[in-house]
Order: sequence, then C-alpha cells, then structure tokens
Amino acid sequence: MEKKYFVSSAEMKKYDRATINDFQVPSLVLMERAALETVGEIEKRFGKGSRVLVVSGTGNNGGDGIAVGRILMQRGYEVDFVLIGAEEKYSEETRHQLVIIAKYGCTLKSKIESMEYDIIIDALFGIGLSRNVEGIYKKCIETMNSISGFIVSVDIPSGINADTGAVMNAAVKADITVTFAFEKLGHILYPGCEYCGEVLCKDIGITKESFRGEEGPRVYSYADRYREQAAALMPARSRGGNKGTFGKALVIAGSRNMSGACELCARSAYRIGAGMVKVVTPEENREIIQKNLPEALLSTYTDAEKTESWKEFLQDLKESMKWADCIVIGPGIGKSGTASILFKYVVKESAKPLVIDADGLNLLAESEELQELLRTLSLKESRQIIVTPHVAEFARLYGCRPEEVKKDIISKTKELADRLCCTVVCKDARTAVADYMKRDVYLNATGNDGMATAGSGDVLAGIIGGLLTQGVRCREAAEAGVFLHGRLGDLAAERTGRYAVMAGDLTEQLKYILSDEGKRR
Ligand SMILES: NC(=O)C1=CN([C@@H]2O[C@H](COP(=O)(O)OP(=O)(O)OC[C@H]3O[C@@H](n4cnc5c(N)ncnc54)[C@H](O)[C@@H]3O)[C@@H](O)[C@H]2O)[C@@H](O)CC1
Ligand SMILES: Nc1ncnc2c1ncn2[C@@H]1O[C@H](COP(=O)(O)OP(=O)(O)O)[C@@H](O)[C@H]1O
Ligand SMILES: [K+]
Repeated sequence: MEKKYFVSSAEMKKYDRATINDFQVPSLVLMERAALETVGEIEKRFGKGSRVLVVSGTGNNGGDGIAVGRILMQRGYEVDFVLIGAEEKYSEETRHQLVIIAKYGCTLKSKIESMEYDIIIDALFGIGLSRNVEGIYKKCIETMNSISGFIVSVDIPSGINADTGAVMNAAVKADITVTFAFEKLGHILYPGCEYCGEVLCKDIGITKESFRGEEGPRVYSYADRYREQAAALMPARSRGGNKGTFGKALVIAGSRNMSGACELCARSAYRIGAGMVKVVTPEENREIIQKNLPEALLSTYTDAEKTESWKEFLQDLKESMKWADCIVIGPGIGKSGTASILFKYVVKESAKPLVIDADGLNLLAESEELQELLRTLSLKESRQIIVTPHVAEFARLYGCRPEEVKKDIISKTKELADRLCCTVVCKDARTAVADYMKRDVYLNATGNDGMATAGSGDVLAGIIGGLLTQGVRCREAAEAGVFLHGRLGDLAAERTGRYAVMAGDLTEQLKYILSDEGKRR
C-alpha cells in the first residue's frame, strides 16, 4: 500500500538533522531548495512586477522567507522585507540570509507599513512554534490576515501547531501552504487544515533515507492517488466466484423503532461486495427489512424474557454464527436487557471476526468483564476484533472526556487498541485507526462534514464487515473501509452539496467508485 506520511515536528527535525549531519547536505542548501520550490509556486500564479511582502521571524522559517524574497527580487518582483523579533534570537541560517540581502542593498523593516500587496510570504513561524502567539507576533499575524494579498505560508501557516493542528492564539489564513519533504500533522488535523489553503508538499532532498533504517513516521494515510483509484483498495474479485466465495456477513442490528440502522449496515455490506448478508433484528422489524432489503436473509427475536422463543432464537443464532464469515454487532440494538444479553452471548460464543459498533460499544463500556474477555479472545484465540467508536463512545470506553479524545486522537486511539488488544477505529472529522500489534496509526484524510448525519456510522460498520467477509484482515479492512467511506461522502457531497448528504447516499455512491478491478490480492 502506497502511504503518505504526516510527521510531527520532532520527527521532521530528526529527518532534517539526519540529512544535514549524516548525509552532509548543508542546511543552507536545503533552505535554498525550499525557497526555490516556494518561488516556483508563486511564479505559476503571479508575474514579474508583482508586489511582495515577506514577513519573517527569527528562526529558520524566517530564513526560508528571506531566501524566497531574495530570489523573487532577482527575478523582477518588487519585494519588501519585514522581520519580527530580536536580533539575538536569529538562527545562524537566518543571519546568513540577512547578510546576503544586505549585500544586494535590501532594507529590512520591523513592521508592516503598506496595506496593499499582491503576495504575502508568511514565514513568521514554522514547525518551531513552541508556545502561544502573543504581543507583536499576534498583531503581525492579524495584520497579515487583514491586508490585501495572496498569502503563501512557508511550511505551515504561522500560529498553527504542527503536531496538533491547534491555533496557538492566532494563526495566518493562507491561500496556499508550501511545505517540504513530508506533510505535517498540523496540515491535516482540524482546525489547522482549514488555515492552510491548498497544501503543496515539495521534495527538497530530505528523503526516506533520513529515517536511517529506523521505523518511519508514526502517522500515515493512503496516497492521494487512491482517491481516484478506490478499487485498488479492494480484494481482487474472482470471476469464477459464487456468493459463498465473497463471504457471508451476519449483521446484528436494529431495535424496535430503529430498523434503519440494520438496513443501512446490511445494505452497505452487500454493496461493498459481500456474497450474502443475514440480518438479526427484533421481530418488529421483519416486515420493513423484507420490504426494503429483500436480498437479506433474516432472523428475528423477541424479548429474552420469553424463554421458549428466546431459546429457539439462540439455537438459530448459534447456527448463523457458524455460517457467517464475519459478524457486525451494535448499530441501533439499544441498551435494553435483551440487547445486553444478546451482545454478551455473541461476544462470548462467536468465533468469527467481529465488528462492534454503536450500542455494542456502550454495552462494552459498562462491562469490565466483557473488556477482559475481548483481550483474552484476541490474545489467546487470535480473534479479529474491530471496535468503531465515535468520539463520545470512545470517551466512555476509555474513561475520559470527549474533548480529551479530540485533542489527542492519535495517541488515545493507539492506547485504547493496546488496552483492548484489538483494532480501534476512532471516528471523527479525521478518523484514526490503530491496533495493538503495530506502532503506526492510520489517519484518514477523506470525508467531509456532510457525513455528520445520522446513520453514516452504520454504513461504515457495514462496509468494514463486507471487507472482512471478502477475506481482508482486520487492520486493512478498518483502514480501507474508513478511506472508502470518506470518499463516498466526498462524492455524495459533490453531487448534492454537504448540507443535503444523508447516510443512504453514501451506500448509493458505492455503485460508482468500485467499477475497476480490485488489486489488493
Ligand atoms: N535546515 C533546516 O533545518 C530546514 C528548516 N526549514 C525551515 O525551518 C523551519 C523550522 O525552523 P526553526 O526550528 O528555527 O523554527 P521556526 O522558524 O519555526 O521558529 C522558531 C523560532 O521562533 C521562536 N518562537 C517559537 N514560538 C514562539 C512564539 N509563540 N512567540 C514568539 N517566538 C516564538 C523560537 O524561540 C525560535 O526562535 C521549518 O518550518 C522550515 O520552514 C526548511 O528550510 C528546510 C530545512
Ligand atoms: N466533519 C466530518 N468530516 C469527515 N467525516 C465526518 C465528519 N463528521 C462525521 N464524519 C464521519 O461520519 C461518521 C459518523 O459516524 P457516527 O457518529 O457513528 O454516526 P451514526 O451513529 O449516526 O451512524 C464517522 O465515520 C465520521 O468519521
Ligand atoms: K510559516
């Protein structure tokens, strides 16, 4: 799988240092390459004679900016240089860039004087931002945002935390961001991603060799090309296959007044390619499922208190669990006594890959015993288990507040995966996937706020289940499922706009994005 990395500022600094110290590429060479790449993007958009303001800070981000200004000036642009910060703080490289522009007779200002530029080069802070922006720095960011001009942020918009995407009290709102070597976490996480404009990632000679044989960056996504080639994430489909070949999903979902969850989930499992889907739901949903999803097999239950029929149902369920290649449990099952008994029974008795979603997660959060059971099943019986909480469900399972999850979704997802010994999909605007076997965390870059609509989680659970039935392993099914689900949301939003997207539209889009041959196996 071709990956795209999102690095932390510590990782990026490590790769910078390895390139400079181990490979002996001078720091000023990297800076010149960074500047040339940035200039290239400006030249694509603006011609000679355009008015440019360079706003630099004292660190190497400022040095990049001054080099950009110098090259533009040599190529016929009109450039003003502003540097904010005390001289004793200048980095060695920035000092050097200042010596060069002084030789060319450029003057350096300490504040923004004119209000009209064509282009503003934002080079106040890069990945070295270490605390909240205050005083003259804050004022300077506010001025850049208020005056006219196309804003080009160098490396990252000044004021955005490169590790978390947080706004550190104030941040530049860029039109484009030209970054180097690898995209940073702050480019993809909210709210940082909304400040970057288009992110252009450029090679300046800091490559994978700078990992020096160690594991690479911890966080990755799928390469952008899969957006257009979604089918490349699918298992190859055998032309001679029959419905058994493509697997059987058992979807245990829905409750009284909640038939939609199982319908969405089961339909999505079918649309992603499962051969057979059996729905287990309360008797009240029989008619509606038969009418709306006649393709599904069906098994219904009544209250667990009705002992005789419940016993019969459990017998049937046991057979269904043997029949299935994977089980999805939770969407809309509620938290009634019957739901709780059913959930415990399935976790204990099933031997197949299991996806636990929605109410299943709430029931799991309430039972230490079941959490312990998950660990045992995973460690002793190598059971494949995926849990798919949204942030609030995650917080209940983890035992913290939802804001804490949002703030640190990457580490928290990995921690919960280690604790439960399974694969965890923490759903948010940027969904994270981690498991207990691997250090790396997948961070999803597809999807949009149109998907924040009831039932879209049920669709994801069905998609992941449908991938499992086709033999995709847990971690890969979770990552590919999340990526594809986001793409479905993006395509649905392209058609209707983000306001109008509904969960069923996501499943509908599956008709269109998997038209090519799968290549995974
Ligand atoms: N040779 C290299 O190491 C390369 C570095 N590059 C550039 O260098 C940047 C990183 O440079 P630095 O590590 O020098 O860091 P920065 O230039 O991002 O900023 C660090 C400086 O800002 C100060 N600072 C941090 N937070 C502040 C705040 N809230 N208020 C006031 N001052 C604050 C620090 O004390 C330090 O002086 C990258 O973003 C990139 O643009 C690129 O040129 C590529 C090569
Ligand atoms: N702003 C957003 N950007 C991208 N994806 C989003 C956004 N908001 C929600 N989503 C996605 O939509 C889905 C919502 O799932 P969930 O909260 O479980 O919904 P429900 O319980 O109603 O089915 C998740 O996969 C989540 O990642
Ligand atoms: K910057």
